[in-house]
Amino acid sequence: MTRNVLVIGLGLIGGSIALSCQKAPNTKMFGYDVYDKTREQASQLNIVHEVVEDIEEAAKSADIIIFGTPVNATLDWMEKLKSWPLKKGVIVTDTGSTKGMIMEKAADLRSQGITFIGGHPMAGSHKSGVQAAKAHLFENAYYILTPLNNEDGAAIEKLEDLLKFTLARIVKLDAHEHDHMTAVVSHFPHIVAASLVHQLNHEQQEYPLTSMLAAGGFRDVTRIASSNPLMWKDIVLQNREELLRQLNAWQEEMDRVKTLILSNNEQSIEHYFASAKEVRDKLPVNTGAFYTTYDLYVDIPDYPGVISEVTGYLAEERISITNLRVVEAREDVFGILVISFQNAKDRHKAEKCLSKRTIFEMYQS
Ligand SMILES: NC(=O)c1ccc[n+]([C@@H]2O[C@H](COP(=O)([O-])OP(=O)(O)OC[C@H]3O[C@@H](n4cnc5c(N)ncnc54)[C@H](O)[C@@H]3O)[C@@H](O)[C@H]2O)c1
Ligand SMILES: O=C(O)C(=O)C[C@]1(C(=O)O)C=C[C@@H](O)C=C1
Repeated sequence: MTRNVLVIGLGLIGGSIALSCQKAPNTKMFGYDVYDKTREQASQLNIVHEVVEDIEEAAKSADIIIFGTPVNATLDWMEKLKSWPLKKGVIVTDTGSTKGMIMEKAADLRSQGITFIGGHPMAGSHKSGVQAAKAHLFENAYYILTPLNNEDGAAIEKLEDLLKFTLARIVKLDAHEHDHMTAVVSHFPHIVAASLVHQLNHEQQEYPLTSMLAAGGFRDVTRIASSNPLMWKDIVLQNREELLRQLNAWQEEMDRVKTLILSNNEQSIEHYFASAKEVRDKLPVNTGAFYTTYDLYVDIPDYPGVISEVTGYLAEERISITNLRVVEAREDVFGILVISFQNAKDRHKAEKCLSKRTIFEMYQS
């Protein structure tokens, strides 16, 4: 029997889930987006097997419904679902970055006989929209599920049986714990990144050259400030309490830093950076925890053709790369070439290959 899956919201996340789940056997992926243009593009890019115009009609025959919408739009759709004639046993899930308010609404749906299991893939990008969707976006990333208490185990298994095609690692969490932890490692950092960019912008009024000096450090730390503002507006509104707590903790931390600087104490200042470095260096990078790429940093000199030389060596040894970028690019000097691989094995092979054939320094993040 065919499993019908309807994805509502065909942007970066909904589109990526739809692409990866197209690989599931006996599964027909349907997709809907509120924008005509996105539906058209989704159709051209074969994001789903069939793009639908009438969402309520498509929902009628769906076995699984997945929301890939911004979190406030998801709440609106969840309210509408209550009055739709859905298939018995349908499983509804979402992909939203917040879970508390969505799971409160899920309890409401449960009282109407609708099973809603919260979901949140912990991988993404500052890019948005259907054109940024990729089938392998979630490979090795954690994919959090937040079922309600006493959720039917068979329903969770049915959902996992589909989501396994994302190649993510599924873990279950309580919705409030989820919102606390993601505030720390995802939501609050987005606020810090945006605020640093605002700070630069204010400085620019008086020192217009400042932005030209923004090299690798500033770019690395503020990349996520280029994320979708509408999506982050919704996240902030839904995770307000946790964010206010993080903001207070940050203000206390900044007070500690201020005291440290005022102290002029060399040892304490060095210790501040050293202890942060120790914690940062021990983060479980590339074991699936919040990271999905395997990056190799190659310190390349500036001569014509150097990038094709490096990629040529990798191609000769049939090592495939998933992404390529140069960071710390300055006007007259080349920076660090960052090559991304699909897995640790490929990165290791690449490092071996390049250390044999070049004298370029290499390191992993
Ligand atoms: N971007 C990330 O890194 C990331 C990672 C994990 C989870 N998420 C979550 O995934 C969800 C989608 O984010 P995204 O990055 O794919 O955003 P996106 O902007 O790329 O995609 C959202 C899509 O939803 C559509 N949409 C908006 N309102 C709609 C509505 N009312 N009905 C139907 N479609 C609607 C938009 O047209 C767009 O195509 C959000 O809830 C976000 O919190 C994002
Ligand atoms: O990589 C990025 O650009 C992201 O911001 C992805 C990111 C994050 O790591 O904070 C953003 C929101 C999510 O809900 C999950 C992942």
